[in-house]
Amino acid sequence: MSEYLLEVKDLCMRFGGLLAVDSVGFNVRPQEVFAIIGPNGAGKTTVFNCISGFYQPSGGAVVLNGQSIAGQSSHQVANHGVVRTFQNVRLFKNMTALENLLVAQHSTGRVNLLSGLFNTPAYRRAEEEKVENALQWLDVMGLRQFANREAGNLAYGHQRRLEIARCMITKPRVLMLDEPAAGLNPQEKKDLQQLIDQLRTQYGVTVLLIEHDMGLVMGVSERILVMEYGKPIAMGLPEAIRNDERVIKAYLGEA
Ligand SMILES: Nc1ncnc2c1ncn2[C@@H]1O[C@H](COP(=O)(O)OP(=O)(O)OP(=O)(O)O)[C@@H](O)[C@H]1O
Repeated sequence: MSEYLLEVKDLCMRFGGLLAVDSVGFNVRPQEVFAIIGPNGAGKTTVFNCISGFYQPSGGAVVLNGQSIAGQSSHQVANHGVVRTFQNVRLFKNMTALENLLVAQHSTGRVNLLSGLFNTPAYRRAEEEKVENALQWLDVMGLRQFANREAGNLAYGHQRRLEIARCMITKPRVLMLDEPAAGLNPQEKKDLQQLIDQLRTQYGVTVLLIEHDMGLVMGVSERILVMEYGKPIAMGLPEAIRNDERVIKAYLGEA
């Protein structure tokens, strides 16, 4: 058995004449925080879309715990425990924070439709557990006081945390965060860094991160992959990436 939870091999994604992802490969260990960085348009989100089943890759393999998941639907991939957030928050804005977390658990129940129709004790217990679970996650995120507020009326930083809670409540193995610090203030970014650490250590989740905020990336990641024009140009520890000439050139452009 491989020491890696997630293996991405030779991944390619073509849009007409554009090779948006060109032979990208990396492996992620259990409970690792692995970041993908690179200039705008480098292909980072496309890699996420290929892993999470939103795109069918043009080539390559995505292997989770020894099992191929490339080409599966986003729903199937999520059922394997690979879940994601989006660059633009996607919540049910007219539902409350609590309701968003209840909806997220719809497929995790073991109680069937009939017991729901007859409102059996087992069904009621399962429903109570979902509410408990949701409230616990609101606590973890510091959002308990907003449980009954419509998600669309929460502050932006709170919406981002609620979106992470919505992923975590499904007990994922891999949590993919696409620019989670975008739009956050400095304090919220610090809190986010702590939260990512906590999710990894306390809940054992493996984190795949796309982020432009270098303070957060350097502070939270164990390893970093750098992409430019669809290709991987460097991979390594934060310290090595920070000093890598190709990376500096990719970000600053040639003089
Ligand atoms: N569905 C699509 N159809 C056509 N081209 C696409 C599609 N999705 C992405 N692209 C193109 O692929 C390239 C990589 O885009 P991608 O969004 O993956 O970059 P990124 O590194 O995530 O950028 P950013 O940091 O700005 O989010 C871009 O040139 C983009 O225009």
